[in-house]
Amino acid sequence: MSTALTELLRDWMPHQRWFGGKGREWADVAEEGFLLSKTEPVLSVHRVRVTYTDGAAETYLVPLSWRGHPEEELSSAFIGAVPGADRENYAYDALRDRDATIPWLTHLVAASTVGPMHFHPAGVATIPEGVPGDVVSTEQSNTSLVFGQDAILKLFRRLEPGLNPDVEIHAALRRTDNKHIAPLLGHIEIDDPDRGVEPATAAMLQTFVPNASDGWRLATASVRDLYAEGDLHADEVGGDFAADSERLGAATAAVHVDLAQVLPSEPADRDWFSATGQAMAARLEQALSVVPQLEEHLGGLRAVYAAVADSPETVVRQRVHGDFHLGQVLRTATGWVVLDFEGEPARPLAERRQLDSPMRDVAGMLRSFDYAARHMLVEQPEDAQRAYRAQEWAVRNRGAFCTGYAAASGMDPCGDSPLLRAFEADKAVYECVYEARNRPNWLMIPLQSLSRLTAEA
Ligand SMILES: Nc1ncnc2c1ncn2[C@@H]1O[C@H](COP(=O)(O)OP(=O)(O)O)[C@@H](O)[C@H]1O
Ligand SMILES: O=P(O)(O)O[C@H]1O[C@H](CO)[C@@H](O[C@H]2O[C@H](CO)[C@@H](O)[C@H](O)[C@H]2O)[C@H](O)[C@H]1O
Repeated sequence: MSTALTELLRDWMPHQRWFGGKGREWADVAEEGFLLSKTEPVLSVHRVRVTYTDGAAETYLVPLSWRGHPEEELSSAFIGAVPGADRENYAYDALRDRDATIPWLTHLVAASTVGPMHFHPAGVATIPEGVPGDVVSTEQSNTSLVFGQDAILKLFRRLEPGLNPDVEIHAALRRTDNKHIAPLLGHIEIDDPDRGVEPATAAMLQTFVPNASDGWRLATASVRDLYAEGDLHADEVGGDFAADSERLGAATAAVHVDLAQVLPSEPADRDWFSATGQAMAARLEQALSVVPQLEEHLGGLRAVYAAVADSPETVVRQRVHGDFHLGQVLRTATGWVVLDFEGEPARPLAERRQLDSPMRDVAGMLRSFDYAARHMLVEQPEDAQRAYRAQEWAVRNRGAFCTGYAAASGMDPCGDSPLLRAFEADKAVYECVYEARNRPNWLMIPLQSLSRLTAEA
């Protein structure tokens, strides 16, 4: 293990968007690496284990490219220099070094095993070879590379033993003719150094959806149009989003229906309702230590969660998306495509693979409408007129989404349901933690929603 390298990673990783341990103090860091390509630029892949002062530990996947000389045009990807036997070695973020991105698909085409890494092509379509990949600018919890207009490779940054739900669900949906997903082209696994533990999923390759816009971009453009027209209502301005929201509701229902068919599903019993409310209450307690502002909502939130136990509806438990929001859907000329079935990145993998209510996804998208409507108020928190308009936009698109969902599934998800309200509140608590760690000036969005969600209870 190179101490110089771990010191570099200690400085660099906390500033990366994909790093989930922001705000936590590091007690220790250890790394283990192997070579994926030996020709310049050398490509190495590292499993970096970060232990925090509270005793918890996380393992991250960090690919590095190495150059014998500093490369001016790669300066934004430069991580640092590590002394070698007879010269300095210059380390770069390998996913931002185009020449170093080629081996990923070469190994997938060859179905190689390199050290602990296993490459599994899905065998259903041609994987492009010999082309470099460009990193997707809307980088979130993971890092994705687009290869031409054909394929997109997502590197899962936080490694956990077991098949990632993104791969599992995309593979299962291939058995349907669902039109709302991008087909799986392959995946990559990495063995765990501990014997007897399942390999972790390191990456997923899927078909790239060209000429598409993500839902967040489209929805926020619509909100901007509304703000620009002080006197007109959401249904009167040019960029009304309601028809898209309705189609998105229908696409969401179609995905849920197919998931229930190809993966396990069962009716939820009363114990599930109680356990779900209790799990939400437990998550709230944990969130308090990160977001002390949640204190003022404690009473209201506990009441919302307690009401889940007596929620009257019938619920089917099945596999769901788990982290559904406008940034996870792409609109093409023909309809919506749903991405990223990984679940909430902060939850343990076993939890993300559990059967759940599809209402969790509905709540996620409703929260996202709220975000889209209000994100510009972050800059103008006192603008009462815009706040009113934001609420109007959110209500309109929420209604349209539920209309589309009901038409496609036969079940209106948005009646007055204690379960739905609790899912929305639980998501807002998750968002508070996410924002406190990643975008503190956005924290006001979920906090203000909590005032509304608990007041309505
Ligand atoms: N199959 C695809 N086709 C086109 N763009 C995609 C595809 N998959 C992902 N993207 C783009 O990459 C972004 C990040 O992908 P996502 O799977 O949501 O990763 P993360 O887990 O980091 O959130 C998406 O918001 C979208 O813009
Ligand atoms: O990286 P992921 O796509 O897995 O999602 C994480 O990041 C999202 C932010 O980019 C975060 O979503 C939150 O912000 C969105 C607007 O940027 C908003 O539409 C969502 O409703 C809100 O939850 C997501 O929670 C987080 O897991």
